[in-house]
Amino acid sequence: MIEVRNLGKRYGGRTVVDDLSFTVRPGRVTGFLGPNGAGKSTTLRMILGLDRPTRGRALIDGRPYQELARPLCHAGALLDASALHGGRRAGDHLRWLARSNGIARRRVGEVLELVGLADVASRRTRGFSLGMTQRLGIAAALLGDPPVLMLDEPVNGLDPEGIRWLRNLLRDLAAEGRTVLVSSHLMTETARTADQLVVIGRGRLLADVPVAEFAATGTGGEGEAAALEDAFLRLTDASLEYRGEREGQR
Ligand SMILES: Nc1ncnc2c1ncn2[C@@H]1O[C@H](COP(=O)(O)OP(=O)(O)OP(=O)(O)O)[C@@H](O)[C@H]1O
Repeated sequence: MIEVRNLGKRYGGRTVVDDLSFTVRPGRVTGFLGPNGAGKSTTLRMILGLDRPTRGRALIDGRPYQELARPLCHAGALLDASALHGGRRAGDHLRWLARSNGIARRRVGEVLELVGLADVASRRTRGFSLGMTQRLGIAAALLGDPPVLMLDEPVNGLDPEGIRWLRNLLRDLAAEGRTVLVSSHLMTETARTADQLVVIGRGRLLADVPVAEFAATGTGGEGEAAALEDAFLRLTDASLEYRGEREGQR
């Protein structure tokens, strides 16, 4: 379980996360949505102890991330998949992570199989496509077989087959009883994967609802996808940071 309690973050004089509270429960996929700049990555970084909150706190199974004894075995995360040493081979990258976290070496082979990269384990990551890099990041997140998973925009760079694969993987992981939090700004794709939606705008909580309830608040006339998009745009309209000249007039 992930608990975010009255979390706040200011950069300079600007509040980017504002008194945010929500709980991410095990056994289901929770989508973490918001327009560009809403504060999703900042929130995830605070949960992972990479950014210090200005106020409030975030707990993973009752403890701050920094206090977890073997963090990768408790909470796996994908933040910026491209943050890799390009000269290192994919398998070596995971073996190094495993060794530094006391994880058995055989687990590296298992996660490479799981993400479909077993055949390219000996290739240097600088030659990887965006989709392969994302898969390697997901492999790293799964290395410690953690009960809690946090993925920031994992769909980025994946082709349709990859998106379907990831959707099934996340659902399976949740069905095993894990806590799965996935950020995105893609409403329709998230709704196909997630059971629960946490929506933020300008760092504030806008909604924390089951997907089915969220769709019901939209009025799009062309089926569920349109209703979801409509509900998302209405909810986040007042918190958009960037808006083109003609947007909002349709
Ligand atoms: N290190 C930083 N210093 C100053 N401002 C920052 C820093 N990191 C993030 N911000 C600002 O905080 C706000 C929230 O950014 P964040 O990346 O958390 O949003 P996001 O919801 O993940 O957006 P996106 O969907 O575009 O990735 C943005 O306005 C961003 O410019």
